[in-house]
Amino acid sequence: MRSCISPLKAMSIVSIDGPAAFIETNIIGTFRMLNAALTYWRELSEPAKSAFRFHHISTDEVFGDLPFDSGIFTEETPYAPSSPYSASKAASDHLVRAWHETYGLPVVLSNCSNNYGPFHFPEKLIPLVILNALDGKSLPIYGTGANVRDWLYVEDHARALELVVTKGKPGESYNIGGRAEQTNLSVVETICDILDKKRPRANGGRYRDLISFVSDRPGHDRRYAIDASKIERELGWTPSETFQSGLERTIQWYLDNDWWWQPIRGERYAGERLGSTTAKSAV
Ligand SMILES: Cc1cn([C@H]2C[C@H](O)[C@@H](COP(=O)(O)OP(=O)(O)O[C@H]3O[C@H](C)C(=O)[C@H](O)[C@H]3O)O2)c(=O)[nH]c1=O
Repeated sequence: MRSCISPLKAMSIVSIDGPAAFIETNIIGTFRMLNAALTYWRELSEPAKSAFRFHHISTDEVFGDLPFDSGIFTEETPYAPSSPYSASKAASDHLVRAWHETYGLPVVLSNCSNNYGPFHFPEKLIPLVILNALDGKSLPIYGTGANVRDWLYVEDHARALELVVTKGKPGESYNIGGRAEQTNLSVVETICDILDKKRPRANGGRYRDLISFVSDRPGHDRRYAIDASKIERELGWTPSETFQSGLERTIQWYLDNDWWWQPIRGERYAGERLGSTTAKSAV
């Protein structure tokens, strides 16, 4: 049995408001986790030591901005983070590698693309659009909706994480993505079209009528795209959902589970815009 520590991405919001929180959580937090793991690992028996893994789960945002028409992130792509959030994630990746090189801690890293699926907090694009649509509210698209993200169904990600922690090589990192590049506009339109079939609007209109284009997010990276061939080749992982099938499952889950999201939308977060602060007012 392998013992492991797997700190998941601790903060979900790619906000430009309050970067201090990212520094505290992603950099100082990772430093503390690494120190605690090292102390624990040093006291293990030799067999338990070699079975131990510190699995650091990071993001494709550390690689920065891709042009619309070319390029893909591999494990060798140089880091070029654009936002305070992604810079703090990049710093945490570097710390984890340094604890491996300097102290011998057996670490593995993974960098994933945008996740989606059940229980996704409704500040993120896909659940926000599903729930706003069901409420008849506007569906906000930043800029022109041309930005591209590479979507990964959460259960496919979970299977990949298990493989990385059980079969990944210490010191190595693995890119995980669903081979599902979509413009944001296409994501929102596909959600609308699925909802038109599953839950037609009471007024006879189409959900696409609710789309509204709003001001862009500052420093909004144009495109992310993951080359997942290393994890496919070395660990035998492939995504089992296409974007269409994963989205159908996700939408059905939100339709069937209002007990989960109703209290969140009613009491904690009603869908207001986050992270639109200008860079000057952020710190
Ligand atoms: C909430 C919202 C988002 N968007 C755009 C912004 C992005 O281009 C895309 C996805 O945004 P979302 O906020 O869902 O996720 P990201 O900002 O890309 O960040 C997520 O994926 C990465 C990999 C992580 O590393 C983050 O931890 C994770 O939260 O839709 C809109 O156009 N309108 C909206 O109302």
